[in-house]
Amino acid sequence: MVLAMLRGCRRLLHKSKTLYTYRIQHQETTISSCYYSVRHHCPTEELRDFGLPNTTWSQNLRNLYNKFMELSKTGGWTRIPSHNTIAHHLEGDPLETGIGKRMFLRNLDSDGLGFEYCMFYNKDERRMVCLFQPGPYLEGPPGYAHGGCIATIIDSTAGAGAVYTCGSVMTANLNITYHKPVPLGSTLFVESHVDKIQGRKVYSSCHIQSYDGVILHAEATALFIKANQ
Ligand SMILES: CCCCC/C=C\C/C=C\C/C=C\C/C=C\CCCC(=O)SCCNC(=O)CCNC(=O)[C@H](O)C(C)(C)COP(=O)(O)OP(=O)(O)OC[C@H]1O[C@@H](n2cnc3c(N)ncnc32)[C@H](O)[C@@H]1OP(=O)(O)O
Repeated sequence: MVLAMLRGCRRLLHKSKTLYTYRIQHQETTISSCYYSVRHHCPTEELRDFGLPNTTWSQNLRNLYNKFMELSKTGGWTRIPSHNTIAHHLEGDPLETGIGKRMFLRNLDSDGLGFEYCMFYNKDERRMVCLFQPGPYLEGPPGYAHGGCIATIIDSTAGAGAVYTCGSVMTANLNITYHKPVPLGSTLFVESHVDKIQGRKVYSSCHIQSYDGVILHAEATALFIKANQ
C-alpha cells in the first residue's frame, strides 16, 4: 500500500517536472522570438516617436496635445520624444544586452491597447505634463485602470521630470493616494513638479486629473535619488 503511494507520488513528481520543463522551454521560445521580432523584424519601429498622435487618440487627447503644441511655439513647454527602448532615450544604455529590450510603457506593438501617452516639459517651472489615455489591456476593476498602471504613469511622469531637471535618477520612494477610479479610454492630465533638490535627493509631487481638470483621480509624492557622479 505504502509502496504504491510512493510510486504514485514519484509518477506525479515526474509528470509535473516534465510539464514545468515544457513551460520553461515554451516560454524561452516565445521570449526569444519576441527579441527576434524587436531587433530584426521592425528596425523602423524602434526609431518611431510614439509621442505623436495616432488613430487611437480620442478627440480630448488631441485637443490637449494641440494646446501644448501651441504653448511649445511660444517657449516654455517642449514636447518630449517617446521611444520604445531606453537605449533610444539615453545614449549608451549601460544595460544594453544586444538582444533587445522594451520600455515597460511601450511593450505592446499595437497602438491604443496599453499606455498611450505623450509628455511635455517646462524647464523654468520644473514641470512635466503627461497626456495619458489608458487602453483596455490596463484593466483592473471592470472598466477602470489597474492601480499599478496608475503608479507606473505617475512614476514615469515624475521620474522623467526629475531626469530632465537633474539628470539620471532612481525612484527611492513613491506614495500615492487614489481618490477616484480612472476609466479606461478616458483622457488624463498627469502633472509633476520638482519641489525640492537636496544634495542627491529630488523631491517631487504629481497628480492625475481628468482632461478638463474636473476630477482629481490621484495624488502622489516621490523621492528620487540622483546617480552617484
Ligand atoms: C531611468 C532613466 C530614464 C530616462 C528616460 C528619459 C526620458 C523619459 C521618457 C519617458 C519616461 C520614461 C521613464 C521615466 C524615468 C524614470 C521613471 C522610472 C524610474 C524607476 O522605475 S527606478 C526603478 C525603481 N527603483 C529602484 O529600483 C531603486 C532601488 N534602490 C536603489 O537602487 C538605491 O536604494 C537608491 C539608488 C535609491 C539609493 O542608493 P544609493 O546607494 O545610491 O544612495 P544611499 O542609499 O546612500 O542614499 C542617498 C540618500 O538618499 C536617502 N534615501 C535613499 N533611499 C531612501 C528612501 N527610500 N527613503 C528616504 N530616503 C532615502 C539616504 O538616506 C541618503 O540620504 P543622506 O545623504 O541624507 O544620508
